[in-house]
Amino acid sequence: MEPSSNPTPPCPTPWGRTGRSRRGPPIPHRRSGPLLVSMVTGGGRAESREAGRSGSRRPGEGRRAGAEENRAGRCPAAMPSPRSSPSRRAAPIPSPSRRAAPGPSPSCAAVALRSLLAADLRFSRQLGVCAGERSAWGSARPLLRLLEVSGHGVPWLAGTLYGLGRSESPAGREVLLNLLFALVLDLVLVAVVKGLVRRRRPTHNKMDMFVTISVDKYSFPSGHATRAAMVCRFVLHHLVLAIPLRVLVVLWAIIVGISRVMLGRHNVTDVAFGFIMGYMQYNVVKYFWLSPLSAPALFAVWNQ
Ligand SMILES: CC(C)=CCC/C(C)=C/CC/C(C)=C/COP(=O)(O)O
Repeated sequence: MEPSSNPTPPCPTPWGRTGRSRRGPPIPHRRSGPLLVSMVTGGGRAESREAGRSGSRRPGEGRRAGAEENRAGRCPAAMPSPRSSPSRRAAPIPSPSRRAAPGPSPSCAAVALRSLLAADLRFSRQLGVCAGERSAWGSARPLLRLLEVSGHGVPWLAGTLYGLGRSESPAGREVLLNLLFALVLDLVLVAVVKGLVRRRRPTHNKMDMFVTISVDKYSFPSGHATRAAMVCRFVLHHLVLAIPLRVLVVLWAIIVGISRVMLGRHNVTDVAFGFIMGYMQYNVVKYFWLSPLSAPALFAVWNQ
């Protein structure tokens, strides 16, 4: 059977370079991570296209976006890349039995996810009205940056530790100790997911955030959204507050989430997933609730 009868789908596909090269046999696409991760990070591809269309790239972004596009899935015939370098193309064609299998054709789920990500990028860019001082609502940026600090890990950790040091009631200490556990758990889980997914922050984001750690160059999920949702649930469960204050706590969490997109820090899906993740993290905290019964040693230390 001749190679021309190979049923490889025409490129590009959602997985990238699975199509035919100009000269050689179909080049199989080797994905470097799980399908979900690969598809979610595909956002970078749509993002770079988006940036190109809007014509508002900053210096150096063109190269970055181009490299992303190249990596993510342009047709090898249309865009030279290390895989389609002359030396690779000139390699002897192996016997039919050793020829690579054709790449997978795009599933409905992949196509739907890609469309969702493209819409997400477009919508998030439109909502990023405070992404810079000269943006449409640039004058509101300092206010939103204040909100950013209100949902940041450092003030929450510092405040909880301070409260623990000052608290004189065993019940108060128990709640604060669990809040500390919740905040640390949140930092760890968000760092793990960010490190796995590695979705870049929107290209219109200005990286001028208050204290970051290395994984904070990635945007999925929003750490502010996870923290806001988790702390909101925590506070509503463990503090006795009047209704207006309870409403205020919920509003704060929602506004912190929305402000992430307005500041250009995140896409909408980063924040939406962050809210869901933070909401569920509270279930973990509840499940592993630390008490003098479940963690006597810990409480012995704090009750001294
Ligand atoms: C003790 C210790 C390791 C503290 C780290 C606190 C810290 C730097 C947290 C990072 C908070 C942050 C910048 C999260 C990113 O939020 P996004 O909403 O931009 O994802």
